[in-house]
Amino acid sequence: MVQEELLGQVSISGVTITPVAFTDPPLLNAVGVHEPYALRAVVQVHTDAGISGLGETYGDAGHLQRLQVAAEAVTGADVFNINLLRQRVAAALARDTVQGGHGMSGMVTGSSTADRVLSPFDVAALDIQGKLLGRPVSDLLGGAVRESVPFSGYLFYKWAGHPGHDEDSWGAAVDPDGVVRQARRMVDEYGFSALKLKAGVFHPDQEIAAMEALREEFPDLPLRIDPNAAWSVETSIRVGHALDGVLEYLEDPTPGIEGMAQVRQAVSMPLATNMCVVSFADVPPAVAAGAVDVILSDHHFWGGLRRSQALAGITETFGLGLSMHSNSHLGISLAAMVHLAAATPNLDYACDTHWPWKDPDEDVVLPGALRFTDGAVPVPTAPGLGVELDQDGLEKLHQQYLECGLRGRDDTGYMQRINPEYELRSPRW
Ligand SMILES: O=C([O-])C(=O)C[C@H](O)[C@@H](O)C(=O)[O-]
Ligand SMILES: [Mg+2]
Repeated sequence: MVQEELLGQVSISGVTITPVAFTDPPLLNAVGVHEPYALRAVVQVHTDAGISGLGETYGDAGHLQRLQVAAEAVTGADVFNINLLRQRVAAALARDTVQGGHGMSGMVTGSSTADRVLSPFDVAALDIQGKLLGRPVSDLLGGAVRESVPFSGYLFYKWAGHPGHDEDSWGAAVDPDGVVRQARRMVDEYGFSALKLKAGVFHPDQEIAAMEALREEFPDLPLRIDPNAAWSVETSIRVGHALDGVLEYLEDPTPGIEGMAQVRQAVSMPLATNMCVVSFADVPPAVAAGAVDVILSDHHFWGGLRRSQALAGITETFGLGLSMHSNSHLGISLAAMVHLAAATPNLDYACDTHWPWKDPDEDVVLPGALRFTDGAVPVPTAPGLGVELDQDGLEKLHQQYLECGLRGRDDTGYMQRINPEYELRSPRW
């Protein structure tokens, strides 16, 4: 039954922002290696109706400062007026001078600051609206068109353990055999029906061999490779030809819209991106150049769930495919991704998730609401996001944040502390 508070405005009475750190394996990528902890921020939005909502976002110091500015700006606003929340966040950040804080270790820096900061407030507002109405967030987004959301198995080259630490349970994956071993475990444990390899780490020939080995081991699974713009146009075309018929899509082989457009003309498979199209302003030039076939949405930098639905409308209009990007995240984000994907009819591909890389004992939500079955997560049907804050888990991960000493994501700096010769280069090959 609709609660009495809905008869009038439900005002935001305050916001609690809690930075947290959770353990992360040494996952290799085009800019370095993941540090022993991934940082996130948990945003709790409180209302005068006594109902609170949850959002999750990046935990870098600069981003935390901006979240605090936004928290003050949205206090007093009606939690049903997300347009007003956005106006207030954008106005409060108009003279933003904070440095960094993008949460992506240099891989995605061009996204809109206002949209990145708005995102957890949008998610928390929808969580509150759903709790007040007794309906899941997917209903507020237009209704679920699928009962569960398929995800892809996200494979990484990795070391056996962080230097100076014990080997983790996944062990090393630094060659094609290691990648296939990792993929086999992921598919057996989670049932994923698509696989993506994070590439741009080793020479492209080694990465082509890894994809061919995956194709041999999993003849029927759609495969993707994502070197995060580590290849020149020429190398991208060479890899595209070598993997003709093997890939479902080729993700961000080379930097920039122009480079992607050149690759696009020369290869047969679709090109996907979460690097050259990361905000609404990037869409017109990318469409005009014919640079990409698939955009990976990500509600963390596209401005939350409602704005991500606007992106879905745009991709539908221009006949582009839509997929979903992920980096390291906890349960609040997984719930938000699942509701969004469930209510987005034209989400054409299994979504990315870093979930298997997270220690199952570390989270800020109580266990039980989210589970993988046959590579997919059933859409929670409880009101709001359908996940509940685990106060003990939050406190433990906040303590870990205080003690770990990390205040921003820096895959390159960590790699350089381990290997002083390491240089950041894009393209590298
Ligand atoms: O698809 C992507 O580009 C990513 O997932 C970016 C991420 O930051 C990933 O590369 C990572 O966490 O190392
Ligand atoms: Mg990518």
